[in-house]
Amino acid sequence: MRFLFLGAGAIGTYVGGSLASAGHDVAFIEQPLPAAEIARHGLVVESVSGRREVRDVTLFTDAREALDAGGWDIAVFALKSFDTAEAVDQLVATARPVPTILSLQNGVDNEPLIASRLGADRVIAGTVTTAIGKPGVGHVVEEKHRGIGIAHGHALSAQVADALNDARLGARTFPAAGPMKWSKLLTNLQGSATSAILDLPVGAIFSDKRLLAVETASLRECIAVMRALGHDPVDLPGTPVRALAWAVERLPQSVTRPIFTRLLGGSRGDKMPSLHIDLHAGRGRSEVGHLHGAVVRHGASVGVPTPVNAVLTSVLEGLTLGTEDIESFRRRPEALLARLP
Ligand SMILES: NC(=O)C1=CN([C@@H]2O[C@H](COP(=O)(O)OP(=O)(O)OC[C@H]3O[C@@H](n4cnc5c(N)ncnc54)[C@H](OP(=O)(O)O)[C@@H]3O)[C@@H](O)[C@H]2O)C=CC1
Ligand SMILES: CC(C)(CO)C(=O)C(=O)O
Repeated sequence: MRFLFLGAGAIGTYVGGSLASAGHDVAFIEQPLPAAEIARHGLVVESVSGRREVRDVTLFTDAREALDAGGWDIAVFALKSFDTAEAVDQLVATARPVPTILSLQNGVDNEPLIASRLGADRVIAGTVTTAIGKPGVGHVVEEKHRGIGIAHGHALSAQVADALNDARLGARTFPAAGPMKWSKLLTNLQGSATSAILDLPVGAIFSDKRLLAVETASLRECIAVMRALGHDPVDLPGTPVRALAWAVERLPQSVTRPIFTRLLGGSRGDKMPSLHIDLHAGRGRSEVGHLHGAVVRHGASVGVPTPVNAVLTSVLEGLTLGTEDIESFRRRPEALLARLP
């Protein structure tokens, strides 16, 4: 198959590099500097399949040039959710036919946004549960191998999953996008905003009773919202989401604390949550509004209160924009607890 990736970051390099080394035709649209570096040095993918150097990829820095090259079966959104709207605008502005889009992004609102601009039959929902670290431009390390979910409902869904499996990426298909994407969202919330706000590793969050209570409340809000929307949790590749939801909803924290500390503390391998990486790299942008913030927005639409996710979203957005002071929260759980209901 011919894949055009938007973004050669962690996910783009990992999935695109793996597909290229399995013999698929892969190109990327990226910013000029990383594109030039990748064109010079190629991609390096370190995974359970070993270390692969991949040179046989094409780099574009402009959407029109990429679409003029033509013949793409799939365009893959491998960018942060805060870049989705602009990326769709760039594709539409070329006035060229846009291929079907596969979103591998976290968050639950990317596919609806893409569908609203291009049509529901132009988008495939995907989700990556493997954790990928990016030590350098075009260089990725698989921190925890799990797999990729692809939703049925598009004529190309099965073919895309087969291609990902050719590349040993552990793809599985799912009957519906909603439960798959919301189940991934639930796993993304774990220790994510709290770790970023407090500059603490996830293990330290789960071993602190007070912070475990915050995590439990945040996850319970998400489960209540997804159930109100009609999405029951489903297990994802390498990720027992139903057991997680059951434990969060039913078990007392004295029981969940040792389990969560052991299992969730290391669920991203050595990788810190993306919300932590983006805040502390000073990126000035955060996906929190698309993760915890999505729980709040969808909660409002179905009448489910989400006060904990609302505070986590607003504090982390404030830290990202510089309207909150990072030092006043760094390793100070009591500062965050004082803001929470
Ligand atoms: N890393 C991981 O382990 C996992 C990540 N995800 C999700 O996958 C998505 C991508 O994450 P990740 O790969 O880590 O992010 P990265 O920041 O590593 O990569 C995104 C890349 O896309 C580039 N980009 C931004 N806008 C455009 C555009 N319009 N056209 C082409 N390229 C563009 C960015 O450039 P610039 O930096 O210059 O903006 C950046 O290089 C996110 O939604 C994330 O939550 C899901 C599962 C696991
Ligand atoms: C690593 C993983 C799969 C865990 O939620 C992830 O989605 C991320 O860090 O963005």
